[in-house]
Amino acid sequence: MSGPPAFLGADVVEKYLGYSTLIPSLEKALVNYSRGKEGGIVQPIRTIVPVAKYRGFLGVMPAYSAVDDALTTKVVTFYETKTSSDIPSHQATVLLFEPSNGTLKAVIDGKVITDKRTAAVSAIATKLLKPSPAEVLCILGSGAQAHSHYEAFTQQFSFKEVRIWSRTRENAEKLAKAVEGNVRVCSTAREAVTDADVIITATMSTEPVLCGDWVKPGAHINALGACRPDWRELDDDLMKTCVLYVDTREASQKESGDIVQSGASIFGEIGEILNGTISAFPDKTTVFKSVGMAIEDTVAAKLVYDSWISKREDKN
Ligand SMILES: NC(=O)C1=CN([C@@H]2O[C@H](COP(=O)(O)OP(=O)(O)OC[C@H]3O[C@@H](n4cnc5c(N)ncnc54)[C@H](O)[C@@H]3O)[C@@H](O)[C@H]2O)C=CC1
Ligand SMILES: O=C(O)C1=NCCCC1
Repeated sequence: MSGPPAFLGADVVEKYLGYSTLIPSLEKALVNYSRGKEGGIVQPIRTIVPVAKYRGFLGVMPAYSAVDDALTTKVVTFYETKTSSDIPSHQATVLLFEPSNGTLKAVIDGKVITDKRTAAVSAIATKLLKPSPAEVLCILGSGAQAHSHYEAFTQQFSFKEVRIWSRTRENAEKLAKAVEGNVRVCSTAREAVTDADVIITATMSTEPVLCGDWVKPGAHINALGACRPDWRELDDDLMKTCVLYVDTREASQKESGDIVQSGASIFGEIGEILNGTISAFPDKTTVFKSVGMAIEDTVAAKLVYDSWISKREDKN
């Protein structure tokens, strides 16, 4: 008989999930995903249950990777309006199973996993698509994803200037203070974006916050919000003039309001650049539109669990 599942909280995930191991593992998973059946990844489009009364959603995100021999499902909730500043808009739990017999091995905090793996995937896209030189980073939004993206991007790249804009200036100032970095808080999104080389849109907006005519030609944009078909972050002009990359063609065509409503054509998946089947165009204006993939949670959860187990065994 196996014992009860382990419970790994946010502190354990923080301790064991670093970008230096997460990024290469996610690169492999993106390649395998974009290889289709041959890549050994099973990842159905997530199920989303609207909780309309409270403007919330519950998502169920299962995935299996044969190469990693890892089986998980994430259950994530996200709410448009926060009821309290203590409760994050996004909360998640990842269940990690033993693939050979279906036993539940661990219940793992999924909030930190979601924040870090999303930022790590944006960093992977940015490495491939950013212009050279890339000196100015701009972040629109000041929530959890803005924070994790700041951390990942300042670790992975050396920008000369970082700008943050948020709808509520006070929140942008709070983020700037929390990260203790050299950050310029901007009063408007347009001011923040002007002449930026890399732009991150990390908002819960349902209307465009970024317009094509503000963007420097050749800039790279990571757009990670607007994961509902009726939500937007980018305007039609930007969507239709950029070279558009996605994490998953299948889900983004269904879930991304920026894609569904603009009718923009997808050039390809990030995993296809990594596996050499399509080109990266760092000299052109590029958008990486992510909606988030269950397999990213699988890979991250396995990394956390394996490190936690091996440290525990060292102690015994
Ligand atoms: N692509 C992916 O893999 C993932 C995407 N997301 C998405 O990323 C976005 C950010 O998520 P979190 O940082 O966790 O949320 P959060 O609630 O911590 O932060 C949201 C930010 O958006 C801003 N905001 C809200 N409404 C706005 C509006 N109308 N205009 C401008 N700014 C507005 C808030 O002021 C805040 O700065 C969300 O849309 C979320 O669903 C989240 C997880 C994974
Ligand atoms: O990938 C995820 O996890 C999420 N993506 C979009 C919004 C909710 C969480």
